[in-house]
Amino acid sequence: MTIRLGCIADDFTGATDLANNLVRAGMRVVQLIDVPAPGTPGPVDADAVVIALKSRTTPAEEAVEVSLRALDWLRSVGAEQIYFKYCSTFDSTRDGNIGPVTEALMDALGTDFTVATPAFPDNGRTVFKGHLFVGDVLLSDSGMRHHPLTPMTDSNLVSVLRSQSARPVGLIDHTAVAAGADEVLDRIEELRKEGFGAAIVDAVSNDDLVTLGAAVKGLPLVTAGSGLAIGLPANWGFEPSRAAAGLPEPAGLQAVVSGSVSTATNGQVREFLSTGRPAFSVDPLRIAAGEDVAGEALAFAARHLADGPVLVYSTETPDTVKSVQGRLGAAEAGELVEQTLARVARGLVDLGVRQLAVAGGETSGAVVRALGLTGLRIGPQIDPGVPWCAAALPGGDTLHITLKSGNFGGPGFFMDAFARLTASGEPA
Ligand SMILES: Nc1ncnc2c1ncn2[C@@H]1O[C@H](COP(=O)(O)OP(=O)(O)OP(=O)(O)O)[C@@H](O)[C@H]1O
Ligand SMILES: O=C(O)[C@@H](O)C(=O)CO
Repeated sequence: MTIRLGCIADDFTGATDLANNLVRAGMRVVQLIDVPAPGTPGPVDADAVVIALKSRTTPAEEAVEVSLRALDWLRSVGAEQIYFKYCSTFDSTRDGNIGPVTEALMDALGTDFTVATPAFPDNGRTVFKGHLFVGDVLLSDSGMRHHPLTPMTDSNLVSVLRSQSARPVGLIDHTAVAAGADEVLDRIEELRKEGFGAAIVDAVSNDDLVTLGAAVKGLPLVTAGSGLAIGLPANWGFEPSRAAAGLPEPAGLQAVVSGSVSTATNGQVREFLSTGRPAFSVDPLRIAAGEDVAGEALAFAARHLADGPVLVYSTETPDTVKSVQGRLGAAEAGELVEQTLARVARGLVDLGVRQLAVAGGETSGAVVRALGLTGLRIGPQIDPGVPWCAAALPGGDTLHITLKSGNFGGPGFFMDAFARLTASGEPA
């Protein structure tokens, strides 16, 4: 078995998003949680491996270190091309981590040029003249300007990536992309000769991503959101297929854990609450005061789980989150909530939950680690970028789990997700 594509994703929801697009484009994909120990053999039945990291918001040196370890392992199992996956909203801290990780991977691979595009048109992320749009508005006018850990206030990705990189960053604009893969290749050669190390690439449609996919066939490293995954598998002759999306029959109780504070998740939580279904709100200030909020959430869930999905959420509007951060500190509040929700998720599984929806990338990282999951099998798509997955719990049971990126999914996502799992034999 040859591993064609080795992928390094900077968060857990992003990893399933990428794996989902690769599966839909015909590859067999294995998603691993964290970096396997050196010497661990590669999976036998996979064309692509996605390593899920939690490196988006860590200090840049830590993100670089873990990404290089992931690269070493992927190369040790023979990956032919490396894909560094970041967020479709280019989520960055002040120090990176997209630029530093990209440059470290380039150095390790001995390559002098790569591309960068977070475009994911199926989810409304488009890049034009180097500017990122989220739906109809610029990134800096979207809900991302209020993000608790990675607020994005500059839509010009060339300048964002320049501020994080030692190498010059250029642009391959839509005129080149619209002219086809050969024109993009010419532009890459031009930029390379002029001493650029990377280029933001415009893409406003899936066709643009297919063009870009063909053009970057020979690059050792590509960097992107999940959108570019639409265009890469064809380079090895893969064709879109649904064959890889089968999962075991779902069983057990259903629950949702939401630590995302994104605009879309706020709408989804409101929608869930409007159905009158049981929901428990996690208050960071009470956790900070030493109250056993996780214990209360689990006692609440234990009373209601038999009647259908229960929601445990810390999701709040930007103003409320800001005020909590003002009192506890942003990183401290985030960590407290993540650890509490991770404990809740573990307790829910102990109560018999075997179908779990988790909202938020950082939250998903904390939950998946707390549950001791080591790998995910990718199943049917619920909404663009969000598949159901199956994982083996340490005791051997199967857990169906979906990791929803903050801004993905329709308003009824939480209820739709369980319906979709039940009907998973049908086309997505
Ligand atoms: N009520 C709250 N007050 C302060 N911080 C919170 C609150 N609820 C959640 N958080 C923290 O905010 C962060 C949200 O990040 P997370 O990645 O989980 O969601 P997201 O950013 O909406 O999703 P994604 O990264 O997938 O777009 C987490 O660190 C979480 O613990
Ligand atoms: O690309 C995206 O938007 C998502 O996969 C993600 O990374 C959100 O955390």
